[in-house]
Amino acid sequence: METLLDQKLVSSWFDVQSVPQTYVHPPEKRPGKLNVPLCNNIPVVDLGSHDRRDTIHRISKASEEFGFFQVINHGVPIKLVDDTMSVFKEFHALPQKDKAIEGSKDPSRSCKLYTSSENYANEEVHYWRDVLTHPGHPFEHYMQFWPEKPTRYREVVKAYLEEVRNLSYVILELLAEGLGIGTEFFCGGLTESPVLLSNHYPPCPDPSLALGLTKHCDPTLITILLQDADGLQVFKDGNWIGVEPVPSAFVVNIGYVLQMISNSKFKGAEHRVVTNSRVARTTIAYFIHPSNESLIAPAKALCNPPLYRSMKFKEFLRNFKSKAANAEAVLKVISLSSS
Ligand SMILES: O=C(O)CCC(=O)C(=O)O
Ligand SMILES: [Fe+2]
Repeated sequence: METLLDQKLVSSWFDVQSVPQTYVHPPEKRPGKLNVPLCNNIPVVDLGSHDRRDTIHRISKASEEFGFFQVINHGVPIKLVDDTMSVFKEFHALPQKDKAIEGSKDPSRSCKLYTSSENYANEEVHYWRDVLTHPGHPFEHYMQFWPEKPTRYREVVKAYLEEVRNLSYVILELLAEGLGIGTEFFCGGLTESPVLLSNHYPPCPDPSLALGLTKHCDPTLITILLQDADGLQVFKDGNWIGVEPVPSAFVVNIGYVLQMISNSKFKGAEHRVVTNSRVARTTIAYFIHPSNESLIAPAKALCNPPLYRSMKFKEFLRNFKSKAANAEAVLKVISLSSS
């Protein structure tokens, strides 16, 4: 008989003496040595600065060199940021049965709770994380399926999603200006279907063997992430570097979709998540996704020559999922040179 979700959740059984075999990654994929330096090279950009040209320069340079940057003075009220993190921590700390009920209200399963990856049944090794996900827009359609425990979930998460959506337009406008493609570029279907994902990584008895999430690049334009502890690492010039938690900052990373639109001027950065044995880690990711029917292609002004095929977002996503996030395989499908 299939094990029930509430028993599979890592948060149901993480307090074990050793990592179960099904969570031990092969040596070449394990984190191994854990003293990866926390990197303060990843730029922290002050969005409150009045020097817009300088802000655009910093964000563009970070997107070219790292595919990652952090933003402070971003305009999302700090109390709301803290409340939202508390709400998700409370959610992940609910009794397992409650979580399973709260995370399964949507018959179409676009709002859902799962563990490891969406491919749990077929993956070779599991990941040390539980995930709650649901669309971030439009509220009228999806809010009825969001959790009602903790009781303030809907109120707080709705306010958070509204603020982060506004922030996403501020950041995308700066990125568009940096690319020279006009500030309205990202206003339509390209940003129509954002998704929220709250990852929860309980403490792990041996973080050198397990992974919260394997090396991947996001299937997004950009991802805006709130993290409460370290664990996120970026692959840069053949080495892993840790993204330092900066209080109340958002971590922003470039995904494949913006890599395609920018014709490789901006790079989708590969990253992974390691666990730790001391504390649980909770993150809230806001994935900026185009609508399914949106055409994604290099912006005309940047095509000299185009490096990527044009395709509907749903076609891209299907390919991304079927390649299990393997970067080489994904790039082969989206690149023009290999078609
Ligand atoms: O939890 C994190 O730090 C990052 C999560 C992530 O990379 C993802 O959900 O794609
Ligand atoms: Fe990611």
